Amino acid sequence: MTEKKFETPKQFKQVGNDEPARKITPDKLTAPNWYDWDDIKKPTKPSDVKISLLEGRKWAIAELTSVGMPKEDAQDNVDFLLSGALNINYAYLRANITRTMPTDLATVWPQWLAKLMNNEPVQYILGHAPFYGREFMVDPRVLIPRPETEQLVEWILKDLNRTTGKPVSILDIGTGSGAIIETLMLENPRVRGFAADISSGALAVAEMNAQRFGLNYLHVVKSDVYSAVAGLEFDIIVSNPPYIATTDEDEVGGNVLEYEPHTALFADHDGLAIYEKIAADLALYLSDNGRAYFEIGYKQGQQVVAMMQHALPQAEVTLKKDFSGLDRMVRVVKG
Ligand SMILES: C[S@@+](CC[C@H](N)C(=O)[O-])C[C@H]1O[C@@H](n2cnc3c(N)ncnc32)[C@H](O)[C@@H]1O
Repeated sequence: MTEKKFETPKQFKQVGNDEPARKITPDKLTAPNWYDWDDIKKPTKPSDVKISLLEGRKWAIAELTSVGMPKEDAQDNVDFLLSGALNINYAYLRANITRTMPTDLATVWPQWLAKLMNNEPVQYILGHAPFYGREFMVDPRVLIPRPETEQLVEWILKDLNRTTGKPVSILDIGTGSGAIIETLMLENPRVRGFAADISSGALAVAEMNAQRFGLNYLHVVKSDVYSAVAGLEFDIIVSNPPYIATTDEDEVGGNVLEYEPHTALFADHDGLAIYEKIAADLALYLSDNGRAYFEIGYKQGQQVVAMMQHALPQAEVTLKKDFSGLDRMVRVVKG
């Protein structure tokens, strides 16, 4: 695994307990004396303001706490934004905090700050999110890849490294940004990847990421589960499908619900609908001795295990916990 550029992102933080007034625009910010307000209203005009990273950070934290964000969350979000924009890690940011903010960042800083105050996820503001040591482009057409999913990738890679030799075909159902399949291809050159998603918007993002990483040979297909891969067999099928029950909407943090695509979050039948569809034809699409890996909701372990065991009675089905000790992954080894 390549070195992580960023520390664990502080994702999906709620802005305080009280919802801030919606749609804060930059001109609602408290005017710091170093900004020309005409610059702020015209974000495309390069700012000639000279502001240090420290001043920009302090201002942002003060604004965020003024709308009810706990100070620690404000610091985390601002540091994530600064280090992500400058492509440096937190330690380097701290060591260089008194330096002048680059002009292009100073130009957009008030706009970004307003977006943060509107509870927009930092990864969408930046346009990229870290996953397994690389930056994946993200926008509201795709789910922001989560650290739990890195653990699923880790599990697949460990198993792959125990086998040698021939190419391995992998189908990623519900690829989103492409984070899972593209990481597998980048980490193991034997992987031949198929990225499937029902959302054209998500596929466009997966394709952009594939191009950035030079993965010209990734097959990107618009597919309702298996619909576009009929007749093919795969050595590995992996999926992190939408798994939140529509009735559990209340459990989802505010900015997730507001900003992330609902096709990536919610599924019928208590959140199990896509696992059911995958399980129904798993025997058909998985090659002999093939394996399937799923990310699951923490309450779905027993149900998904039973479903997969029913679909493939000879298979060895394993449930695994995430770093928080919650049921999070299922592996099916076809017998
Ligand atoms: C939870 S997101 C996972 C995204 C990415 N794989 C990741 O782990 O970050 C689920 C994805 O499944 C896609 N999806 C939802 N229903 C689908 C279906 N019936 N067939 C294929 N993809 C589907 C959504 O568009 C979304 O991109």
